Amino acid sequence: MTRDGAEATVRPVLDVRGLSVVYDGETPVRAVTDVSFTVRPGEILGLAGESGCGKSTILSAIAQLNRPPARTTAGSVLFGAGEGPPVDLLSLSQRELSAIRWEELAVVFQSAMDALNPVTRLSTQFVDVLRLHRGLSRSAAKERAAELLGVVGIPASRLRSYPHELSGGMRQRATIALALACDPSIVLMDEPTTAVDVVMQRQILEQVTRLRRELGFAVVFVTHDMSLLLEIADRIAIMYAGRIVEMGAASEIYRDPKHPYTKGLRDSFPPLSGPRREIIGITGSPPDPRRLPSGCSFHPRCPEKVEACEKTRPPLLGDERNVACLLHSPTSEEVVSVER
Ligand SMILES: Nc1ncnc2c1ncn2[C@@H]1O[C@H](COP(=O)(O)OP(=O)(O)OP(=O)(O)O)[C@@H](O)[C@H]1O
Repeated sequence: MTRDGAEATVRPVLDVRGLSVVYDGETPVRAVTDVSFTVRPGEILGLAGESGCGKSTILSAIAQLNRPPARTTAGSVLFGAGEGPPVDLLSLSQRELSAIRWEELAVVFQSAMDALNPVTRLSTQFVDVLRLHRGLSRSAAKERAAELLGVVGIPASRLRSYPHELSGGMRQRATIALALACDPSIVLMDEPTTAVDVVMQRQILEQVTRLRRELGFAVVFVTHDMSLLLEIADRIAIMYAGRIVEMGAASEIYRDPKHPYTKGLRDSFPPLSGPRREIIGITGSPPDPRRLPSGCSFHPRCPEKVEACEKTRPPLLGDERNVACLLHSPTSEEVVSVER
């Protein structure tokens, strides 16, 4: 197949380029800086990193759900699920976006209660979405709602329940079912399993991966828990202080992490399965995004730093596997010339 042909068949459903977001204030918070990644149809991309590294801010910026003081200062978010040319989500009005949000791009928040209306029965919430966005009749919408709940293992009798009458795990699964109601091309998931216990977490993740296989949607999955991502993600992007520092196939990132931060993060979590490993972790804490260190932001905590790390910020280099670390750049002179 020609290069063009190959590219045509794997056109990304999401192509984030140079995205930067600040939280305005006396000293602006540079929450996300120059972040680029693509998500292919049906792929699960995991975003991992410690608390505060900018994972949630990226998802809100993609879905245009961030509100002041958050401000997207640069970049584009090309969304290309349909036949026509991709659209830049950042250039759309809120009205244009709200149609896309349900029908093409769905969001599952950290807390299920944010997405479900606490004073409305599940059936009403599903029926409203299906009637508005899919044009179904009331009875067809009810039937589809029962099917959708069945898909995530919730009996149809629960349609009559209010959200607070469900367990945490059931609420979270109902939220996922609601997100899938309009058969979106991509689902943005922000720590969808933090509020549930480990057994339920595993069940929910199994359902997400199974549904992805059956329905073919792509997922951007945000979590600080790298061992969890290794179980479900095809590719992983590791974030530190608002930037992606390493990105590649999940299995490669786990087997052979290149960036010292990725190594530390991997060794901070026990594997969900497989042999037990000593948990080593990373000393210190992430920097204040109002006052980022010079050079590589990770250098004050890096066990492998060299002198140049304090002065030169390494760009994210590579093709299938990307790393932003001087130790993995050709030479520091070349790094400087790439940055210009
Ligand atoms: N409304 C806000 N005003 C000012 N700064 C904010 C605001 N919301 C988030 N931030 C800052 O932006 C940075 C990125 O936050 P974000 O929530 O995106 O990180 P995260 O990686 O998703 O963290 P967590 O895992 O804790 O959710 C953090 O330093 C955070 O303190």
